[in-house]
Amino acid sequence: MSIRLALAGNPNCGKTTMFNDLTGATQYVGNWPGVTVEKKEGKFKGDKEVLITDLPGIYSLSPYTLEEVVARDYLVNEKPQAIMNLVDASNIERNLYLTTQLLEMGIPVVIALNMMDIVKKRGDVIDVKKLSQELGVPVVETAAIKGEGTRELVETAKKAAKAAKAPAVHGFGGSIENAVTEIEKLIADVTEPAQRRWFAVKLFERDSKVQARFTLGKDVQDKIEKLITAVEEELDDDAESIITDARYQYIGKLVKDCVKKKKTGLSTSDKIDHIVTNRILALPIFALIMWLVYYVSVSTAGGIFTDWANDGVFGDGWHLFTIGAADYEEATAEYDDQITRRDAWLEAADEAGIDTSALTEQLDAEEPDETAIADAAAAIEADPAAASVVGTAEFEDEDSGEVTTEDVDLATFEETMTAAEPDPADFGVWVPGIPVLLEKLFASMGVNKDGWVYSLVMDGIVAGVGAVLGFVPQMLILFFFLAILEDCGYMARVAFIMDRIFRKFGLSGKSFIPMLIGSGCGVPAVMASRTIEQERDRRMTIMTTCFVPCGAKLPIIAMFAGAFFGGSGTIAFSAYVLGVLSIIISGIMLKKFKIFTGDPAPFVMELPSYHVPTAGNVFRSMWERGSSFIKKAGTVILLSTIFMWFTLGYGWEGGAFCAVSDIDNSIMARIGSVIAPIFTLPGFGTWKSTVAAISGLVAKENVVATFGQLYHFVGEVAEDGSEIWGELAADFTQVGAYAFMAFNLLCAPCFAAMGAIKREMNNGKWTAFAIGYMCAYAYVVSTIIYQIGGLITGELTFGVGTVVAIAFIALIIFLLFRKPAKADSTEGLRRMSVDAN
Ligand SMILES: Nc1nc2c(ncn2[C@@H]2O[C@H](COP(=O)(O)OP(=O)(O)OP(=O)(O)O)[C@@H](O)[C@H]2O)c(=O)[nH]1
Ligand SMILES: [Mg+2]
Repeated sequence: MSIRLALAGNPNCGKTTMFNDLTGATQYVGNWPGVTVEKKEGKFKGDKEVLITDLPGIYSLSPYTLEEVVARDYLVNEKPQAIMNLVDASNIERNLYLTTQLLEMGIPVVIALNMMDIVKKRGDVIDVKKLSQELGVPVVETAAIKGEGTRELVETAKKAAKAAKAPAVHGFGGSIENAVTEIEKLIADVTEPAQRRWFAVKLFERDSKVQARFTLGKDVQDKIEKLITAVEEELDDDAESIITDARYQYIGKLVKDCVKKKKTGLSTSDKIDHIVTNRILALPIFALIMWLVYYVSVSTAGGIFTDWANDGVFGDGWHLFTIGAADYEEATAEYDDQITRRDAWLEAADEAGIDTSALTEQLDAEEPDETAIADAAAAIEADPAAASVVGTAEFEDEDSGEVTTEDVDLATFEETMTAAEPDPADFGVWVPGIPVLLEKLFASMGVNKDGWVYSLVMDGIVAGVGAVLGFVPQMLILFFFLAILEDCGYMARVAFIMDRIFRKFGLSGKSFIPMLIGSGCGVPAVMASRTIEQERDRRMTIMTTCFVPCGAKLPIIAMFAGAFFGGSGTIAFSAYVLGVLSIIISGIMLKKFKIFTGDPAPFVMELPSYHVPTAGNVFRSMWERGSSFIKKAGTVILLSTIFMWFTLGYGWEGGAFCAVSDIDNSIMARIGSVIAPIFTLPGFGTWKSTVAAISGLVAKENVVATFGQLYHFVGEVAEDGSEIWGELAADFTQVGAYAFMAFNLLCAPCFAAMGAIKREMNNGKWTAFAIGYMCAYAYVVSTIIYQIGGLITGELTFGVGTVVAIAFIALIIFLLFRKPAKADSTEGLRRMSVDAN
């Protein structure tokens, strides 16, 4: 017989850390409340018969948020055999509030005093024996992060489960206790003895979900109501607060008896918070940190790795551990100088009336003929006029920009003709790139270079999936930094800082948590909106969260930053700012509509204490996010690239369906051309960019993959990433590129995220509205960027587009500043009857 144990406790007390330790799972752990929003089940490593469920963190068993409902429904309906109640011992008073409720549920409880490492470090002392005696349940000291006491906890819980003895109920005393006992009697017929106490207390609190659970007769209902009102009148408070007070009084006494706190001044955590949550400095500090993160991940370290991945692994090849790279570079520079001298002399010779065309033609040829070159050169050298020709070669110093000139005579020219282009493979340890290896493999297998197999692999898969995988290093670095910021506790502060700003336009700082998760992936981000109590704020958060660039959008940003802005980290950072600004602007605009008006709920997120991020957590989080990206590359993106390869490579030419020689005749080109005109205003009305943007709906990485394929088809030789960037740069201007990037970042997210939106909205109309809003907003913003930006840079002249852009700006300003609609009474204030499924 298997034993089912549940992990319950306050948010951020370490339940998931414990769960991972016990089951070997790799569930997401973050240092802020509200990480887990759905229950997760796993088998205990030490005993496969023990099933452990990780529940979302909750402060109480009231029915106001989705997590509370998820956790509570599980405990009431599925009745685990024992509850392992994790208590953050460093914050024991508040954590015990939930404990007092759990003890009433009629399920055996074992308390785990977690975070004991922090308590000990602080010098506080908790009398565990006494606590256990007063509460009437076993208490185990643990430090989940170090795996201390966790096994003992399970063993104790197993014993408690086998004994199946409900904890002794602690009385509220006085008239409250009398009323609750009376209610217990009234519902004796419809409840099991074990759960009776809990239901009675909930009915006393007028919990609507519990009320709805029973079909009590009118007279019973009246009797209960009478009991409640009597107590309310006596104590001059509402029933719910009466119970809360009673619980805290009990806890106050308990803590006085069992906990000895060491008196200390400001803790380090408080001192840091003084600075990072400072009214004036908080935002600049946050902006600086995020800029640094993007700068390092996209420009410097990330850039180096991405160049390596794009040009090396998915290009010609690379020098292992950069051995020989410097020598190769030197040799290449020398070779380039020789070419400059050669061309300078040839130019002078041409001016002197010597026919150099035969040679230059050969030198520029796609596949130059060695002997033809030698013959042509010999012919030129034999010309009597050649001896007196002197060319002038110009060299620019890369660092100083200083230009030096050098005379080139016939002898030097002859020398340049013998110079051979250095082969990187001759220097150090050369590792050929994947395309080169595949080419060799195909050659050895005798695969036809013009056949479809070769084309599918090289033009389709390598060009598409390779273009995406090239960005993995950058993403891993970004995820690494984000994981550190999350785990140390800083991100929870940012939610607090953001609350001050968000409140001004009607959202609470709670909406920041989904945004934060959204920087990794939109799917969990949309799900994280569950921590928001108010339905309208929750909907608004779902609608705007995907504006934050998720990991999959990073390659798009990195590609455009690389191709158009010299790999600028500032551009990458600006994409992040654009996302946050869009949330703020949308917040203000939407709040003016009747369905969204009203004040946000007060922000009551507790700030976790800072701690040094654990390597395990950081790397797990980095790997979890990164690997899902790699998995996607191997599945969805692979399939899409194959689809794209087919629709780009085949079409109608000369009246027949065949493999096309001109990509403009492909199936995709035809489809794209039909849709493309829509995107003329935002400046990317070509079928290629249209197709790329649409392919992003499947997965955002596809935008890059599709560009990889589109431009790969154009060239004849295998091209590396940066050559694609060159081609790309020829097709867009900087302004156009930025507008296109903005559109892709802001428009409807990928299918997976759209699915999450549909699940969380649980309503077709709202889903359509959310996705429609994102697309419309993206279109408006990219049009403004392109039209107005183009006007400023002089690319565009004043025309219809400008007028439309100005109209768009006027519309946004109107929506931002118009008078808000009046709120509908209290409708939507609290999500009392949410359905957790
Ligand atoms: N010092 C210390 N930190 C811990 C301990 N257990 C967990 N943590 C840290 O506390 C933070 C929260 O851990 P989680 O496991 O995500 O907490 P949770 O209870 O699942 O949180 P929610 O899912 O939000 O309810 C993480 O940063 C952990 O590394 C512990 O015993 N000692
Ligand atoms: Mg958790």
